Order: sequence, then structure tokens, then C-alpha cells
Amino acid sequence: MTTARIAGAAVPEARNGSGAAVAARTRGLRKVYRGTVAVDGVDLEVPEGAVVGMLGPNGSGKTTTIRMLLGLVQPTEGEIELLGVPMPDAADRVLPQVGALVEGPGFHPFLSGWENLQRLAAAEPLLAGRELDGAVSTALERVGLAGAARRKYRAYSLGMKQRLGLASALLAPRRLIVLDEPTNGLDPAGTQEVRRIIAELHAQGVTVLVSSHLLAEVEATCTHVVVLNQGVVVAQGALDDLLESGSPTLLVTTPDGASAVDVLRDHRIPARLAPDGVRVDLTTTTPATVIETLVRAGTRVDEARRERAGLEEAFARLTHDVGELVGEPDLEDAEAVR
Ligand SMILES: Nc1ncnc2c1ncn2[C@@H]1O[C@H](COP(=O)(O)OP(=O)(O)OP(=O)(O)O)[C@@H](O)[C@H]1O
Repeated sequence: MTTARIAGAAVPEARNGSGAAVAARTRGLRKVYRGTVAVDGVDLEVPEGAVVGMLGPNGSGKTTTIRMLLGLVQPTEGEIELLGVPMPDAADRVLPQVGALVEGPGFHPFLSGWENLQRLAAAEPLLAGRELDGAVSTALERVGLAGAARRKYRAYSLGMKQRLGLASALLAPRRLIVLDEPTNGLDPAGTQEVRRIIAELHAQGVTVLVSSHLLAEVEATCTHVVVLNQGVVVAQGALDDLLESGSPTLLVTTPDGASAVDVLRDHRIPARLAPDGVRVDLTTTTPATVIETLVRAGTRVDEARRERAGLEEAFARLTHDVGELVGEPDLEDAEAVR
């Protein structure tokens, strides 16, 4: 184990089996609430420097997993390691380097946004007294709340409350930022800002774990994904690998889509008419065969473009029927969940 020194604090640097540094890891994490299994044997790995999107349908265990990682919920079983340190041991040493936005951050309704952040900043072990005002101003500016800093928290809209929560996560220098549904309640401009903040954090080398319902957001901002379904991890790894695991298609642009589909089906090539052309499943054929088949049959082909499956398709495939799963396949095994 090596030691990394960040923001003046010495913390160990964890590594996974392949030698890559890991910011957060769980083993066999399980949470049962009075008979409801919320999280069931989760082995999570958040690579250092990655932006990891945690996806899953409602009730799949995202919030419970995040809360357990942060020490806000006691696991029923399992182990957690944060920034190389087993939790809850040394939580005092590690948690100051972890910024979090979770539901109900507990702001005081009768204090202003500025005053609320001041109180939180004063409790940050990594901030010296003379740094507090600067840290509060910077955090408020970063989330676009500088203009409303003196207004009472209770007068904030849902989106402004969400922004203040994000500002509190950004108050001090962090190695890991954990955001549970950060775009909840935000308008499109706010969503864009969250995307920009995540990109900034990533550029600074900060690891980000973010849960979201917005697949397009995850596709645009994340380097890695974890997909949960019914408390179980059904896929995790690099976003590109997940997208590659879907069935590739060829989009053929032709003036006569209906007859192109007939020709391909006659040759046992799965194809369907789409608004932008004919979509051909390449699982059992190649682009060259598709084009040759169409041209030989006299069908004009204006353009043929290979497409990879989008995150929406991958998500639907992975969360479709977890009942068929045996164990927790990683991305290489993603076909097993089809
Ligand atoms: N405090 C609690 N007491 C009892 N059951 C709970 C509690 N918190 C969560 N659960 C249950 O655990 C399961 C997982 O919930 P969790 O909130 O972790 O899912 P989620 O993926 O974050 O959902 P969502 O996307 O809707 O926020 C659900 O069945 C939920 O009802």
C-alpha cells in the first residue's frame, strides 16, 4: 500500500487486483430493512479518478448503497473501504475528504444559504478559520447561488436547495465526491451546471460517484457505470465496455425502406423499418453482407452507418429480468442477462 498526501492529510491509497487505485470498494454489502432486502451482496469498485454513474430502477438500492458508503446507514453485512481505509474505522480521517450530496442534508430553514454553509464550513477539518469565507463564496458561486446567498433557506426553491446541497459537498478540497440524484429538481440550466461541475471535478482528478435516473446525463458525464437491479449489481465497468456489450446495428439509408426490410428478411437477416432508415441487427451478419444483399436485389443504398447500442438499450437489457441472473456478472458477462 502506498500513501498519497492530499490536502495535508496522509491517507493510504487502495489498489485493486489489476493494480489500479480504488477510491471506494465494497464486498458483500447487504442491507435488510425489516424483511425488505434493499441491497444484496454488492461488490462495488469505484476506480480513483473515474466518474462512476450509478443507475438502477426505482427501489433498486442506489440510495441505500450510497448511504452505507458514507456511514449514514449501518450495513446488515459486508465490508466497505473508502480511500483505502476500512469503514467505519478511521471515518474521522477519511470522511473530511469525501464530499456528499444526499437527500435531506439537514440545512437550517431560518438561516440563509451563506449562514448554513458557514456553519458547515466551520466543521470542516480541512479548512482553516481564515479560509472559511472564501470557501463559502467559492462554493456558492460554483453552483450559481451567489445572488441568493443571503436569502433564507426556507425561501429557496427545490432546485436552489439542491444547489446548496451541492455547494456543501464542494466546500473543502475532496478526493471523492458522492452525489445522490444531483439533478433532482433542477431546471435544464441547473442540470447543465451539474454536468459542468462534474467535468471540472474530473479534470482536477477528483473521483465522482453519482446516482442518476437520467441515462443521457450518465452517458454524457460518466467514464464508468454501475447498474443495480433489485439490490444486486447487474453490470459494472467502463461505460464504453457496457455500450460495446450491446448488439451492434447498421443503419441503412435507402429511398425504399419497406422493400429493403423484405429483402433482408428473405435472406434471414433481422431488420426493421425506423424513422431514419432501416435498422439491421449485425449479431449474425456483417455490414458488407447487408449492403451486398440489398444491392444485388436492386435496392438503392444511399448510406450505411454502424451504430453501437445506446445506454438506454443497455440499461433496458440489464434491468429487464434479474430473475434469470446467477451471481453478479460483470460487463464481460453482460450477455448472460439478456
Ligand atoms: N429506511 C427504510 N426503511 C425501510 N425500507 C427502506 C428504507 N430505505 C429504503 N428502503 C427500501 O429499500 C429498497 C431500496 O431503496 P433505495 O432508496 O435504496 O432505492 P433507490 O434505487 O435509491 O430508489 P429511487 O431511485 O427510487 O430513489 C426499496 O424497496 C425501499 O423501499
